[in-house]
Amino acid sequence: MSVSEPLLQVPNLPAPSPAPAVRPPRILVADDQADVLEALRLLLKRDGYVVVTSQSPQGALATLESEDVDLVLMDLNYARDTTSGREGMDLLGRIRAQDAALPVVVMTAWGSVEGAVEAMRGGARDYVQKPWDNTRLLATLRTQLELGRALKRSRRLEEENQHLRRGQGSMPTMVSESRAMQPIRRLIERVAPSGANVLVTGEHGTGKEVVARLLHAASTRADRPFVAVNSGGLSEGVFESELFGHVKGAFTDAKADRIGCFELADGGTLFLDEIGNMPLSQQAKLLRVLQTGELHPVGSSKTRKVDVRVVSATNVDLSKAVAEGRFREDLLYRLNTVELQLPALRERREDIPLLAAHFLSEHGRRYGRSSMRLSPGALEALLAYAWPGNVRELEHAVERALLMAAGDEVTADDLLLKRAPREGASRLEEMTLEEVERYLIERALARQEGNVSEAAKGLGLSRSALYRRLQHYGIKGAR
Ligand SMILES: Nc1ncnc2c1ncn2[C@@H]1O[C@H](COP(=O)(O)OP(=O)(O)OP(=O)(O)O)[C@@H](O)[C@H]1O
Repeated sequence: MSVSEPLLQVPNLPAPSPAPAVRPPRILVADDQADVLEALRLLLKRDGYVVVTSQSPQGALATLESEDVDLVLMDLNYARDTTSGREGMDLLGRIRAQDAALPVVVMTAWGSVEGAVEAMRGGARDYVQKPWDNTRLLATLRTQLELGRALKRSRRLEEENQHLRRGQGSMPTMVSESRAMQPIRRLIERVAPSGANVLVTGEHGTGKEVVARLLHAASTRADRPFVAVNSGGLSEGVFESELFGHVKGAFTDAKADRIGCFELADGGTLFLDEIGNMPLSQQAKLLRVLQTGELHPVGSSKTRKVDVRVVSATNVDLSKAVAEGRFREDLLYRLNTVELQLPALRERREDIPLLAAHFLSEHGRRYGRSSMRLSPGALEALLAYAWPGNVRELEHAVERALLMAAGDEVTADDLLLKRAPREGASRLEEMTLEEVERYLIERALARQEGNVSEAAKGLGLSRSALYRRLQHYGIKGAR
């Protein structure tokens, strides 16, 4: 039996859009002397930087609150008219507290080495002495900007890695030979390159995330991140921080800046799973970002622009949810530019043998059991079963059977489906007490992947009592 062709053919993809223009670095220069500010502004501007200036520590902090700055160049002997002489160090401390990754270069008075040393201890990356040497100053700033960029990049990569661990990159396999899946295949091929927002609906385990990954992999965004988030399962407190990020200190546990899923997916695709379970308050916040393409990390007043394609998924009937006031209609229209409805597995039984063969070969390779086959009886059992958990349940059943099978053939017994009737509850009445007991034991074992201790716990039996029953019923595959 062959596994269906895994790759989605998308001919003539449009050429990828050109890389965005590089933004010139922005430097905040803070000094209380207007002539110094002007001289530095001209020097830095000539070298290609965007310069913002501030004559007071408060002004410098306010600028950092509202603008994205790549480096701060600040006078350490800041307020020569005030008594403490500590304003420069205080400002340095507050900048570091706001953003520890932001490079700060201090300017000290000529010969004031102690001041420079103290500033370096306080977190400054480098110092220059006044009056400065233009060439040295520019070289120092270039170095620190590069280091700052590298630091930011590595922090971003770390966060991306956390989100992308779940198999990014390769084209996912979608077995879909059945007649019911043909319109879905065609629609995916047509809309993938368009970048349109897509809503994927269908029961649990029907492959909604597989479709989302395919849409991404076949789009011009494929070399940018695919970020998946369970958007229906986030508590009120976590939602904004997860999606939009937060800045250090935004709340008690915010020990460092965090990049949200929207920014992580910038240029790529954001997969919002379980969208139908999102509370109305969160829907309003999501809608705002989708309408404007702009967001604020929690605790920051700075606006950030994002370019994200949203693919969302749900097993909830959203039109009904709209009618009942549980889902915003305007949000639905943002999400469902195209809607893809995945049929349940029981509505595409032709795919069952192909899917089973696919999972047998996938998991067989993983467990070093590549030579496994399905017996005709096993295939029959697979085809007769109702699959309430759809493809995911089929995958688990095949994986489990692969581990339980004694020889090179997976039998119907190994699948533990025999006693799982199509309509479990209604058939119970027709069973004998022994049949019910056997059925419950098989289900408990299946749930615990054959682990007798765990299954016994679930059934309220001792391990030995369960073993006795396993023997009595001739149930195999327990461990
Ligand atoms: N057509 C398919 N071909 C191959 N594998 C599939 C297919 N459909 C689903 N799968 C596999 O089945 C499992 C469940 O799929 P997926 O997570 O995409 O379902 P889902 O509809 O998003 O589920 P849920 O609603 O519970 O989030 C995954 O391991 C996936 O790889």
